[in-house]
Amino acid sequence: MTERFSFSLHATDGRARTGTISTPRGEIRTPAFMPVGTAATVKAMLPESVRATGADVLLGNTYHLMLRPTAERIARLGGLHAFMNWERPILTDSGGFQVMSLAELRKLTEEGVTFRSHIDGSRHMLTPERSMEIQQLLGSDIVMCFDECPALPAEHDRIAESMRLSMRWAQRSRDAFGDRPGHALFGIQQGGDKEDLRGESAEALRAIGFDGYAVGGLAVGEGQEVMFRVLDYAPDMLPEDKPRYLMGVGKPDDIVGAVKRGIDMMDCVLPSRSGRTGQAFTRRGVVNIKNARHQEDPRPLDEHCSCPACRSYSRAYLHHVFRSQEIISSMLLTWHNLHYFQELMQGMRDAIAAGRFADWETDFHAQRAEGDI
Ligand SMILES: CNc1nc2c(CC[C@H]3O[C@@H](OC)[C@@H]4OC(C)(C)O[C@@H]43)c3nc(N)[nH]c(=O)c3cc2[nH]1
Repeated sequence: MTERFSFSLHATDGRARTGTISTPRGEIRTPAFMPVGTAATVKAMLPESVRATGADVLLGNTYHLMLRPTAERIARLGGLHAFMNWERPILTDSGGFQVMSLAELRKLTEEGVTFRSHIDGSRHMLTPERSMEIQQLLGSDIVMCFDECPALPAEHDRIAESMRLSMRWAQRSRDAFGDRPGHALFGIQQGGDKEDLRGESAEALRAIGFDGYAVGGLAVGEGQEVMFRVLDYAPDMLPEDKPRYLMGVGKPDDIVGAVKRGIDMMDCVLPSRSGRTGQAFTRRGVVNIKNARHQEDPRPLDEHCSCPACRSYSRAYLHHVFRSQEIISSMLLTWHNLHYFQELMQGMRDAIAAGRFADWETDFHAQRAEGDI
């Protein structure tokens, strides 16, 4: 078991790469999909079930956990790994994005963000320093810089102003993080869909120096075409020997397009959240299980899938328990979706290692029917 944090690339195929991130708590196979465990749980899943889907790392969050149960309480109870019974790597987001999307009465200054909790209205402040302190109290293995993520579309000057604030906050995050062997600090590139600003942000982050680099500021409503246009140049602006993490992405075809453009890590609430709304992702596309046509269908969601839902339950049963709002509905559909997302990543890791990513991508798109299946 390594005491350090390191990244090694095993193979590339075009811009796609496959490698391993080594951490004291275990290895992360890249390209990696990271299930989201916002409030110290991947909703409707036991940690051992999350592991069984193939996940090497999961996400926690500064914003949610600082409000409830507070980072200090989690630290008193031994840290987030012990608290949630997940002993493998945890990456925590820095909270800035959630403050801007969830909190009320936010006030943004050079110092940081003051806001009222969306839970009980209590007043809080997040700064780069406080975000680093919270993530250290949680004990996360991969810490994200405190940043500001502007919504798109936005004017060049607005994006420039926001990005430059985030770069000053990146320096403060780096200074506050200090030297913590075995723990990583990732910088977050901003700059929206402006190539010059993305370049300025990448240079600022390189000068500070990080263990990994996120492409932030995307998946904020710009749409896949704009996102891919940015990914056609943005990842290559970041150090080639460090992991590249695209935040908040995405649907299966977003993920494939991002890996094709050099992304190593992704996170998204989609597989877990949509599992709770009755959407199942399969090789052939999306199954909306609440649709009446499934009510007597004896087949599994996907006859080629080896997850518990597909091994032992029919679409008819999944339709019934979803319609009846039974808890097992969320359990089975979440498990299936996370399993499918991890199979997608394993398929791409194997394809890149074998130098056949292009063929794998062609087959991926060929299998997908348009619309519901
Ligand atoms: C969905 N699109 C999207 N999400 C983004 C995030 C947040 C990613 C985190 O928010 C949740 O997804 C909404 C996930 O659950 C937790 C655990 C909260 O962590 C994940 C971002 N975070 C930071 N710090 N900076 C960014 O520029 C940024 C951009 C994003 N675009």
